[in-house]
Amino acid sequence: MTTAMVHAAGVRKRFGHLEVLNGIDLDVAAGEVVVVLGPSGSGKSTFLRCINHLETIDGGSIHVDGELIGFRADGGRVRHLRKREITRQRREIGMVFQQFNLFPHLTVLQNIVEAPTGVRREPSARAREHALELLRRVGLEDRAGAYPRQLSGGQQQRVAIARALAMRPKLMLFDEPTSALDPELVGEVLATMKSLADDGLTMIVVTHEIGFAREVADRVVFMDGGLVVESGPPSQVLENPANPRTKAFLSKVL
Ligand SMILES: Nc1ncnc2c1ncn2[C@@H]1O[C@H](COP(=O)(O)OP(=O)(O)OP(=O)(O)O)[C@@H](O)[C@H]1O
Repeated sequence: MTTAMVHAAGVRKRFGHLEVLNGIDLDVAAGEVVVVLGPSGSGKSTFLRCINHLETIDGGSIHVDGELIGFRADGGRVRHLRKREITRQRREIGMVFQQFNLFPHLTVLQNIVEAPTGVRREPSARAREHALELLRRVGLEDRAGAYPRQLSGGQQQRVAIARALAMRPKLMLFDEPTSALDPELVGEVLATMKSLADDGLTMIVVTHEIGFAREVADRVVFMDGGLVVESGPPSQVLENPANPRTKAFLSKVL
């Protein structure tokens, strides 16, 4: 039996009295690209943040590559992991946000090597070599010495992707990675993400870019009210949705 890269079962999350995730079940296979669609407030970002342990879940469980995120079994009881353990788990999951989150005082290359050398204690020559390879992969090898302010938004987001990849993650989470970009810069970031998908990276992408979902996703998941209400191949979910809520959402965005 192959282990799913992500196995989410009955995931619940609330903020105060607001129930945001109401029992999310989702499996993502290794190498699979899953695009998550859904109306604003349906819990898409919160779910990604729970996978990466930026939020602690209130119920259910999330396994990444067979490992329970945030908790451990201890004599029949489930206990929270210590901070050091959580940091270790989080290193294996790359996340790219809407905002680029680059250090403005560091060059592109320094931004990329900062985490592997600082957090993972990777030798600097090796981290540098890997960073240059990643810059080639995102098409920015000639901008290694530039500062973030000297780059366009699209270029900065491609650096943010390279920075996440520098930790050699098993899984990449993208939370609306193109929403903050001018429309003419969206395509270059989506093309970079497509090339990562073609390389076999496991990706969960929250986006409103239906074209990306259609062309690149192996599966489209539709969330509403903190639940997965529909999941299937893009051709089925986008062209012939079974659930009326998916249908209503798509009729507004397509
Ligand atoms: N830290 C928080 N504290 C309180 N409420 C929160 C917090 N984070 C999210 N929420 C609320 O949880 C709900 C779901 O938010 P979330 O960002 O996960 O939705 P989303 O589907 O990603 O929406 P969007 O497409 O607008 O980004 C919203 O009502 C939001 O206001």
